[in-house]
Amino acid sequence: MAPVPSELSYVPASYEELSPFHEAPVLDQSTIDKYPVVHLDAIDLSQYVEGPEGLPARQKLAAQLEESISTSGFFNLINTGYDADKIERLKTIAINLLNIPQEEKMQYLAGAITSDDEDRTKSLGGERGAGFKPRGYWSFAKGVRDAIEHYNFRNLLHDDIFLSPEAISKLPAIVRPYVTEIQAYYQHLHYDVLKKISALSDIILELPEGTLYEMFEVKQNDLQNSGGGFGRFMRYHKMDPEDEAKVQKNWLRGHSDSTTFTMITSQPILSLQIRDYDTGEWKFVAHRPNSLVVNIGDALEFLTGSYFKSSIHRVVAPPEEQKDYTRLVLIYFQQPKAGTIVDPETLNSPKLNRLGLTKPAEWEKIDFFTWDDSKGRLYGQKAVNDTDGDEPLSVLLYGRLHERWHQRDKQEEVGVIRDYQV
Ligand SMILES: O=C(O)CCC(=O)C(=O)O
Ligand SMILES: [Fe+2]
Repeated sequence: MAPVPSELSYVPASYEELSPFHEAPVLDQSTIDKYPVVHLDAIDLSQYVEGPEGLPARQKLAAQLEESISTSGFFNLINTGYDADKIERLKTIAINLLNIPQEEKMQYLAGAITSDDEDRTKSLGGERGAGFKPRGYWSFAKGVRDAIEHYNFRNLLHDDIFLSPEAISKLPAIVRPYVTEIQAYYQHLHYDVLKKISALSDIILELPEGTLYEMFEVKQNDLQNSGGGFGRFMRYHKMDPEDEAKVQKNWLRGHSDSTTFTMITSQPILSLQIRDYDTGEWKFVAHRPNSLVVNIGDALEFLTGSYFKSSIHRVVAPPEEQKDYTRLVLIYFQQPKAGTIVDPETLNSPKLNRLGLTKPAEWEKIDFFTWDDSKGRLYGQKAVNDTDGDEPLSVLLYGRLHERWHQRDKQEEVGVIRDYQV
């Protein structure tokens, strides 16, 4: 018999009774200076002005954004119009959700089973499904498994679905009182922040403002024909020291996101690294309080003929000073409509055409769903991860490298598995 859902465990009666989340202290500058660190450019959304009279202000922001989006594909967003206090509340809710007893978590799994060997025709899997991805779901190199837990929320933009009694009954009890609060944050990121960043991207691409955002439009109750994505509360546990040494301190293996824009709460633990798109050098992302770290994913790289960069990034063990604190991030992975064809012909941007960034002949015409689904099946798989270094085996999917460890013009030099069957 299926276990009775989570009323089994203690649920605090009010927010005040939740255990607070303790964020790590910010490192001294002298400590930070010991590491290779990149200070991301900050796009200040308070400078974004709507309407025809705001165009010069938007053009200025777009010029600033173009610099980072076309080089590292990473930037910070500040003054996003969401209260810092509300985000702090969400972190407390998140850590309490991620601290419920293990047996209760097992009733709310994102995937069908607890390892990444599962049959993805039956489930979206732990990366993308709604619910918990337990520790050890992913298989990294040398038999080592991950020590990360996350909880994904899907359908956040569809009130009748997300807030339906049925959907709420499928959430762990501890989080049920806070669903509208969680939803409000992600809806702000979608309907406000994403809309602005999309319009700035249109300006960069010399397209009418609103073009890119069409692929993120939401048709209520129609998941198939809506843009959106999923929210994630992600918490990193310390790894077993022997395991950590075997995987060169990689807590989350280097990857690029399959999606369009990813928005992550910046947090003080020095551990997120970006691999320089051109040189391959790894650098830590500096913390900027009250900001979002935003990165470009593969779908947007494909849509822009690789003008916007989907850089490889990873999370490594923190410095000694921060090792006893919990790393917690709130993430929004933004996805276009499932049927969006992910190549530059979709946008037909005058700028990209002028730069010669048209669809490479070897790219098969595929839609977002196909890309996201095929790549999602590969992430934690032993078949690609069991290598000596931190780099997985490169697989060619629909004429595209499944991860951008190597730039397109270097494909021939590296061992790429062609015709991989996912
Ligand atoms: O934890 C982070 O800062 C990044 C997580 C990440 O890259 C991912 O979940 O795709
Ligand atoms: Fe990522």
